[in-house]
Amino acid sequence: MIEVEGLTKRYGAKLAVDDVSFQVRPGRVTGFLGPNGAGKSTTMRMMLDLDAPTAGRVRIDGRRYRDLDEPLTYMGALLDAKAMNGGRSAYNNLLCLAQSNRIPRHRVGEVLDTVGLGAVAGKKSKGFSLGMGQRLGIASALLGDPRILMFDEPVNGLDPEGIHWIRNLMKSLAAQGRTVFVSSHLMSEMALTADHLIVIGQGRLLADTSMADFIAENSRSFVRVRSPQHEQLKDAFHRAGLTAVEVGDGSFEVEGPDAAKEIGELAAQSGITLYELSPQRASLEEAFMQMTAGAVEYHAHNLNEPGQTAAAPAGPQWGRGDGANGKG
Ligand SMILES: Nc1ncnc2c1ncn2[C@@H]1O[C@H](COP(=O)(O)OP(=O)(O)OP(=O)(O)O)[C@@H](O)[C@H]1O
Repeated sequence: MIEVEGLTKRYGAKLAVDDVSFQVRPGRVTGFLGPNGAGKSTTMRMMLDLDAPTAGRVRIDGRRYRDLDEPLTYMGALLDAKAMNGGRSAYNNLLCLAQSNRIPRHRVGEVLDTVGLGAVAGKKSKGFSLGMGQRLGIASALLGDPRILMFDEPVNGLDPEGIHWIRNLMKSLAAQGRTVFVSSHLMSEMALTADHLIVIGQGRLLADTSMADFIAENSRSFVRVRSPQHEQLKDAFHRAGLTAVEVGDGSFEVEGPDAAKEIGELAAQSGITLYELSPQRASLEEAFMQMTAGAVEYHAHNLNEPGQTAAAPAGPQWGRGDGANGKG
């Protein structure tokens, strides 16, 4: 387990990490999210004792990182895949690490095979592609067979097969009871990999929650309804007092915990054919954008749609108390 308490890092006037506390528990993949400049790398560097905190502390299974005898056997990390010595072979890079951490030599070949670099073990790592470099960094994290693993942007540069591989690797490490802490900007990937999320923005902790709760609490869920009898359905919604948003593509969006059931019964009673009745679960990306909207430091502007937000429903609303828009 990793315990972070009141962790703070100041660079001059910049408060990069601001009194952050959380725990990373074993047996699950914990995702670490935040917009650019939120303080993720700084936090991870302090967890590995590569940066000294201005205040606060980090404990690795109850101990400070610097007090761990052979740290690589407790906690393996991928922070910067380019940190390897490019003039050395992949094998020799890992062998040096193994020798300085009293890790048996046979682990070098094992982890190179695990990450799929066995065939290029003797090649100098400076000739490696971005994805191969990532794999070598991941091999170094696995070298000491640690109980705790930390990966900063591990899928950077990996092709779809590589992304699939790292996803399964992280899940299987967590299933073995290890602690897995991973940052990524790829929301779709994080949604498939992480069970739990730590979210920071402008150095502050914004969320420490399960993936499912994070999405449910930070997004809108609704049911999409499509019918060839569009106008009759609109009337039926109005009569039943259901608020339905008409979307540009000819479908309706209806919110409410029992919306699918209510609409299914309403359509059956009214003799209306439905082509679609599909509950929509918001994506992690939508939930993340919603939560961190106020904590994004570096905004880009959409050239085509100034002022328009993706979340805003298109079209008018129909429903109880909305007679101006209702039919009849
Ligand atoms: N050595 C440093 N000196 C001064 N400022 C720094 C230093 N390292 C980080 N910062 C600042 O601290 C803040 C947090 O940076 P950090 O790299 O931790 O963010 P991040 O969440 O990892 O961002 P990204 O997602 O872009 O990698 C940023 O404003 C950054 O400019």
